[in-house]
Amino acid sequence: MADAKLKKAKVIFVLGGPGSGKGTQCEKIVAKYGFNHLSSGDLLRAEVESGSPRGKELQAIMEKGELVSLEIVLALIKDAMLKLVDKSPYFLIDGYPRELEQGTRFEAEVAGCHVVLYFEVTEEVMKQRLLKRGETSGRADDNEDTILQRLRTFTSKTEPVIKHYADKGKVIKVNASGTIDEVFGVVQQEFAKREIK
Ligand SMILES: Nc1nc2c(ncn2[C@@H]2O[C@H](COP(=O)(O)OP(=O)(O)OP(=O)(O)O)[C@@H](O)[C@H]2O)c(=O)[nH]1
Ligand SMILES: Nc1ccn([C@@H]2O[C@H](COP(=O)(O)OP(=O)(O)O)[C@@H](O)[C@H]2O)c(=O)n1
Ligand SMILES: [Mg+2]
Repeated sequence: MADAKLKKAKVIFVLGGPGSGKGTQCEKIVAKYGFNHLSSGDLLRAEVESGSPRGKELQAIMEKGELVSLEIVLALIKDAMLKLVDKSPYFLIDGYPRELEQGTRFEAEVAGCHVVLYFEVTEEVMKQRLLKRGETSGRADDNEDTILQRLRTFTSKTEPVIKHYADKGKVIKVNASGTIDEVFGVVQQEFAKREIK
């Protein structure tokens, strides 16, 4: 059930393929605007780190580049949102929804979607960025095989989500192939147009 405390939440879903720069841009947005930032991937990795039996299951799915069950991610995000809602009404929900049902369930049980911030970049660029990140990230999924599977999962499951929200006029599409500061410049212009501040 939707929680009354989350009624005032303004939710920005941050989407883009693996390595498109969601996490990087979210950090810049947080620094300038003070919004709350929740990365569904980070929440899942924290659960894996905890070493719980559930964490072990999650790890296996993430190493295959597949999607973990909707119930788990949704519960993690909702709990985290309840703890933050007094800080700022704006929430950057990074890496979620990854499939249509994640979006509809979130909107029914947590809060409505204000806009979707979509970082668009070619697969080749995403792959190169992730291989580079993999040299130091320690992320089990930053290897060539898993990257290819993550790209496939993005195309088959997440692109339809972007189309769904685009049809509702809710998508801010940003070309994410430039430098970090160029991309952030565009984000700021787009936020200004929509009075997101
Ligand atoms: N050139 C360039 N590199 C970027 C940009 N944004 C991110 N990167 C690099 O690309 C890599 C991936 O960026 P992340 O922010 O981790 O991407 P993400 O979309 O959160 O990726 P996942 O967590 O795998 O979903 C990092 O090594 C960044 O340094 C950008 O705008 N331009
Ligand atoms: N909403 C989500 C977010 C992440 N995940 C899992 O967590 C992994 C890492 O997510 P992430 O957002 O950090 O990274 P990318 O897959 O976007 O590169 C994904 O490949 C999925 O296995 C998921 O199943 N559902
Ligand atoms: Mg990320």
